[in-house]
Amino acid sequence: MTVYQATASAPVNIACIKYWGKRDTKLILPTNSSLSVTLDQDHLRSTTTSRADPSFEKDRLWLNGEEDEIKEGGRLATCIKEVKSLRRQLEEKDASLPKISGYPVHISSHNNFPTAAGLASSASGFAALVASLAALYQLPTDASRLSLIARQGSGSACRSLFGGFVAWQMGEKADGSDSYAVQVAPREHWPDVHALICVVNDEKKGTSSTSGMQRTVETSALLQHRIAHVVPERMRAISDAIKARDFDAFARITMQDSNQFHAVCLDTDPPIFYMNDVSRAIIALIVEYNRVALANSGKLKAAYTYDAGPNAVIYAPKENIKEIVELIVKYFPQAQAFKDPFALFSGKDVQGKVVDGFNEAVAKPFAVGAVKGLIHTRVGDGPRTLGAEEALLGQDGFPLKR
Ligand SMILES: Nc1ncnc2c1ncn2[C@@H]1O[C@H](COP(=O)(O)OP(=O)(O)OP(=O)(O)O)[C@@H](O)[C@H]1O
Ligand SMILES: C[C@@](O)(CCOP(=O)(O)OP(=O)(O)O)CC(=O)O
Repeated sequence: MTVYQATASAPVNIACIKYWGKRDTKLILPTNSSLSVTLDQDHLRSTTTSRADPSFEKDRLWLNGEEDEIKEGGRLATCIKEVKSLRRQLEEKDASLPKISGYPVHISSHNNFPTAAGLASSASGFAALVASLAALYQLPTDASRLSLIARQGSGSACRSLFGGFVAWQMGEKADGSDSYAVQVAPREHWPDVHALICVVNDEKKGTSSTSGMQRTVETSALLQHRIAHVVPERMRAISDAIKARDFDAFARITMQDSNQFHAVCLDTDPPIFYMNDVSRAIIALIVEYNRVALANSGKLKAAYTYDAGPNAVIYAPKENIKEIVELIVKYFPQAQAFKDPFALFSGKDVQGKVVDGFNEAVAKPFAVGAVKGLIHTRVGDGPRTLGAEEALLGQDGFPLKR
């Protein structure tokens, strides 16, 4: 008997222009456009296997081995229903296709990093879900079309359907058909963009993005200013910076937009605080590092950005990452050795240090563990379809123990 099964992986993305606010909470339509960098799946990824089988009782999903309920009318159910409906349309047009759209599906997914900790697991998770179902159903659709579906799982997920530098165009239509992701540039255009993630907290966060942004929409006057007068110009300017590989402009806009996102959180009633003292100390270090760089070369060398949590993501050209790791380690001693995927330190331990001219008084050193870990990665590609050897479902159609 034929087994209808497919496995796909999808990357995390971290926004430079932040999505924060919905104009339609069911369809997940945003109040502003956003833009992100897709990170390399070799380091952070969600992997998902989907199988359609007439013997299954109902649609079921396991996340990291634990069953996650697929609530009727919920985000998971919507994504699965939408992909099945695309398959049904194909089957109606081509009678030779096996009629699998009516079969229940079993889905098993795994994140190789902490879930729901502000490391954008919902983005890679829903992108991998949609990519694996699209592979299962052999949908000939393009990534922008699939991004319309992933968007309904989690807004930021629509951007993980592409590699490289990706914009989510907010669209105008009430049905959401023009609210999808497009690629601004592939990773090959600017592979020199690297990222250092400083994991400050990898536990489930207090205020979810979904509820936090809704409160901001309802109460923040600053958000209205941001939507109308700030984001449209920034979207243009950062797209130009990416096309021109202008890191200085890219960094400036990225930091401004992270700051404004956290400002609208503070402007929310009651206020929302995602950054903590560690996050703010990392900002102070990057600001000082850039001050020295500006004095020496007239150009910025790094950009920080924070999502709905205290973890920092620092974007920088590859050649600066070594200095940045040394800087962070100087103020945030590490319990574990730095995993050095790009062999910046040639197997040697990292010694904390600052660049010449750096004012060490801008932050005080923290105790071991304030920054729990450092992940060095870079701009990456879009979802990948994987071979049967990577499957997360066993022959019986239930999750494999891995
Ligand atoms: N691999 C996956 N497959 C399906 N759903 C997933 C997957 N990973 C995460 N999710 C869903 O996303 C939720 C976590 O999203 P949440 O927005 O709370 O955290 P986050 O994505 O880590 O943070 P943020 O989006 O603010 O950066 C999970 O509870 C789960 O419902
Ligand atoms: C701060 C952000 O990371 C917010 C992400 O919000 P989500 O996409 O997690 O929200 P929902 O659409 O409600 O699932 C900014 C961004 O990724 O653009």
